[in-house]
Amino acid sequence: MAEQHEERIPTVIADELHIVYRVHGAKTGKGSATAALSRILKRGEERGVRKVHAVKGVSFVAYRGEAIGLIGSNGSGKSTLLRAIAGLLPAESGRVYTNGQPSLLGVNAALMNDLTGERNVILGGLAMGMSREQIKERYQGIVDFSGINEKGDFITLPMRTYSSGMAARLRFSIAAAKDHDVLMIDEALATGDRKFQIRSEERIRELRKQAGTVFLVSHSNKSIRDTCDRVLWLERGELRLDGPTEEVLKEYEKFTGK
Ligand SMILES: Nc1ncnc2c1ncn2[C@@H]1O[C@H](COP(=O)(O)OP(=O)(O)OP(=O)(O)O)[C@@H](O)[C@H]1O
Repeated sequence: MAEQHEERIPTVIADELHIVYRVHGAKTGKGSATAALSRILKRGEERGVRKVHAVKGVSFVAYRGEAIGLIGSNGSGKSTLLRAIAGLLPAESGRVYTNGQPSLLGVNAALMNDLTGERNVILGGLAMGMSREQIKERYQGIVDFSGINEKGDFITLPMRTYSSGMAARLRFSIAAAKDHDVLMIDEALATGDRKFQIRSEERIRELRKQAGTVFLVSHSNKSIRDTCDRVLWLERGELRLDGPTEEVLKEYEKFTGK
């Protein structure tokens, strides 16, 4: 094969991936003790187990340096696909191969509500595999990036006193402080205010330059346009389109009537 450009390095390969959730007790409905008992007695017959086929035969290859948007209607399988790439959900059939450690924003940095923002920055950093030294070096940067302290000394208060937007900003800031092989962001940008969104979009562009791959799930076509050069469009668990952002969004906007 003649090589014209620099070599493209695959980071994530999904090969005919199927993900099925099993919901136990979905048919028996009632929450009474007798209903629970009868469920236990019926166990093994797979009675009352409903299957939700959330991802259906999805295949794609993601490369280093790409920022890939995941779009689609509610319940189309975007979050499920990300969780499967992160290794949090088993495949029913097919496979996901990853080169490097995928980090799903908000899961790897498992933050604790009763601890202060300060403690969470340290724990979140450790959970992502940063050393204490690295965390110390980057601590102020993380706090500044999150903007948590812009309206007072909130970083020394427990996380439960934060608004959902503030908590999401802190999670993003912790996750973004590390260079990732594969960083997956689920709707994170939608929660912050516009100023924070612009900052995070900038950071996503930087992360891409550092040769990682970024996946972004968003219902904001603007965020997708501003950050991604490629888009996967899922609908009812199937991959409808995979291509350059503008091409896919044009079709998606026709579909949604926007
Ligand atoms: N824990 C679960 N157990 C059973 N079914 C689930 C579970 N999580 C999601 N599903 C189902 O899987 C399908 C895909 O859901 P998913 O959350 O991946 O969609 P999504 O595209 O991320 O949606 P949204 O845009 O609303 O966030 C839906 O039908 C949903 O009901």
